[in-house]
Amino acid sequence: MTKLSVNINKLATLRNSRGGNVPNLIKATKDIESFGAQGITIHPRPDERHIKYQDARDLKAIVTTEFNIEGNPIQKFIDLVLEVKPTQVTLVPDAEDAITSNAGWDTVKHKDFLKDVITTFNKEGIRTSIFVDPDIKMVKGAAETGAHRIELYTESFAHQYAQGNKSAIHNFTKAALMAEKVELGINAGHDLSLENIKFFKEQIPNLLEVSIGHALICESLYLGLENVIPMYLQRLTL
Ligand SMILES: CC(=O)[C@@H](O)[C@H](O)COP(=O)(O)O
Ligand SMILES: NCC(=O)COP(=O)(O)O
Repeated sequence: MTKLSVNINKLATLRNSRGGNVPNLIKATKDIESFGAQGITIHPRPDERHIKYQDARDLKAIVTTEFNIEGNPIQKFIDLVLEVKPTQVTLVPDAEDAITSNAGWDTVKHKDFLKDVITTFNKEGIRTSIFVDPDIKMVKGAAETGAHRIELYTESFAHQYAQGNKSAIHNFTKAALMAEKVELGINAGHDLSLENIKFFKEQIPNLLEVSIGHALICESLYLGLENVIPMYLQRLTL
């Protein structure tokens, strides 16, 4: 079964644009779960331009599905995750000035650092995942850090698929097979959408979770969250 974790960063971006509490993230999260989402993802960034650190604390009290916190493990982020104790933490190597995530970890170069951080979270019983490009070397490196899962960075697949190039999936399939071999669970995310999710799911064995935000919220402007979430669930059920 592949779980759908809804990334609510975009709702926080909308809220912050007026400085008040509309839309209300707590209500929206409860609604998203009631529409069928099996997880909630947030990606607090150091400038708190969308999800604020306090949102993570407030959400922990009400999320009843899987709570996934993504981010670059700077000390402030590590402290937040240890305080909130989500179901899962996903380590993402974002530069501070990046508009959005734009690369996976070099798990070979940063192996010692990742191992330290992963050990800290594993000791607290928090499931750990490392954001990686679909590269066999990076998947093997992730396994050596002691992480439970990888999250495949799907931007290249989504971009190529939109151009009609389905062969972009091949590196992902190879990476997923390697992950299975080294006993890593497989998550995926970035630019997944109603258009591309079915094909991705069909081609990736043992996909445990997808985290989807940008496209899902944009699609919901036309179709409504209560319709879009079941549409994803249907595409994720083969
Ligand atoms: C790791 C990843 O791909 C997502 O978390 C994505 O980066 C969302 O972050 P933004 O909402 O800041 O674009
Ligand atoms: N980990 C990916 C994620 O949470 C959502 O990415 P996107 O759908 O906003 O591109």
